[in-house]
Amino acid sequence: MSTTDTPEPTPQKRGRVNRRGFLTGAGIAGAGLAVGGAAGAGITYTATADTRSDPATETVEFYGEHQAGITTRQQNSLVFAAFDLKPTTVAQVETMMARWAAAASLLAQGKPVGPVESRPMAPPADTGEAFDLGPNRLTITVGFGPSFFDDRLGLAAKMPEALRPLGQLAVDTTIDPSISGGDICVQACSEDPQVAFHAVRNLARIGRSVITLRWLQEGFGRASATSTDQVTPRNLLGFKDGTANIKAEEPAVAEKFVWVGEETDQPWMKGGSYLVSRKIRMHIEAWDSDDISDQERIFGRTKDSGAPLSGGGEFTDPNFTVKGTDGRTKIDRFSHVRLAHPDSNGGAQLLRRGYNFTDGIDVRTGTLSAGLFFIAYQKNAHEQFARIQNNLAQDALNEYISPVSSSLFAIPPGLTGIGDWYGKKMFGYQG
Ligand SMILES: C=CC1=C(C)c2cc3[nH]c(cc4nc(cc5[nH]c(cc1n2)c(C)c5CCC(=O)O)C(CCC(=O)O)=C4C)c(C)c3C=C
Ligand SMILES: [Fe+2]
Repeated sequence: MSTTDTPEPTPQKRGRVNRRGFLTGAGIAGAGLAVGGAAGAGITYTATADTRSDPATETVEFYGEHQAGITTRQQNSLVFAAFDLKPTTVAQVETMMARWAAAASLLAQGKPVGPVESRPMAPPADTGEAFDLGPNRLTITVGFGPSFFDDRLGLAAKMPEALRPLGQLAVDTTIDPSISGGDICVQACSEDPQVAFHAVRNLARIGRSVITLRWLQEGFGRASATSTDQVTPRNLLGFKDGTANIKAEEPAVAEKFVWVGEETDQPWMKGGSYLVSRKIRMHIEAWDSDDISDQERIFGRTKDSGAPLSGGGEFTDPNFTVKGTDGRTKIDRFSHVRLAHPDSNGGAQLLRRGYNFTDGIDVRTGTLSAGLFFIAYQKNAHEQFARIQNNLAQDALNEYISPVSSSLFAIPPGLTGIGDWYGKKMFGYQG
């Protein structure tokens, strides 16, 4: 039977997806079975990156303790989508999550979610634009926003305390609610932008009876490093970004700062994380007319090597007490690096995974509309992101940036294998 011949799955019991409902989840769930043999624990790559000539054939393991796309060696392209629920039932959301899990396991291997050519009189199961492109290290990371747990689905008791909204932070005077928040998020990262786009488009298509797109953001180049074997990239202000980031090769640090542990009030979140996204516009024309010494003062690092102004190389720890001949600290007290540093924030750290973006120009002013789509993962966004962000209220960089969107999502743990799906434990099933 062609996978497209199978009707839309209908859970047999209200509020539950039974096994048959899952297995008959159209082409997607059935096709997911075909890749089961490739499932394994942990996130591994088929090749090491810097020696490769063609990343198109590389895959990132889909199943594991944690979802891929967090400590995964950061890819070059991002498509991030937030969705709102249509009027729907828990059973329909569960079915969509099961179909997404099966589809995502195929996409991560560079496979379509169903036939591209099937019955002539029916739309194809897969939209086709990634057909010849290869997996390109695609990762798909799915999460739930605070609004998912309001009274519509009756899941309020499942909302983690750490997912309460961040509220208005010190610098949040320019946030646009229409490009913030959402019930569900999908982060698709890939070495090829079309592969990431294809993933989000096809997940949206699979879920079209249950969800509607709220906002979508593309990122065209990584603005962080999540592995010690990656060159630190540059943000659109021209500075190396990601030098002092948490790296995949530091699992103990990730355990302490990224992965939700026993402390959670919601056991279904164990092994998960909390994602904060912030779309931050840069006032690029003003920055480009600032002199280099002021730019370096603002960050507390040099522009070429990324070394702290207190001395050493890129990876030397900054020293905030060392003084110059003028008697002032070499790293300005209002510099970004000093205010964001763990020493200024009770030891708090983040795993940053941001991307450079452009939306073209701001037609009102004729200036570039571009900046950083900041993404951070952490154990608790109130104790980590919000604490650091509030400390950055005095940041010298604020003259050149404006946050325009802000979101918080709970990212459940990784999928254990075929038959597991996003939030399965949260919905009340055994994993
Ligand atoms: C609240 C968290 C942060 C926001 C928002 C943020 C915005 C932002 N950052 C840069 C550029 C750089 N950031 C750097 C370091 C850095 N930034 C944060 C947090 C936020 N940044 C942290 C925790 C750190 C690490 C501090 C440390 O431990 O030393 C750097 C320096 C290089 C590096 O370590 O990555 C740059 C450059 C921009 C342009 C920006 C908003 C547009
Ligand atoms: Fe920063």
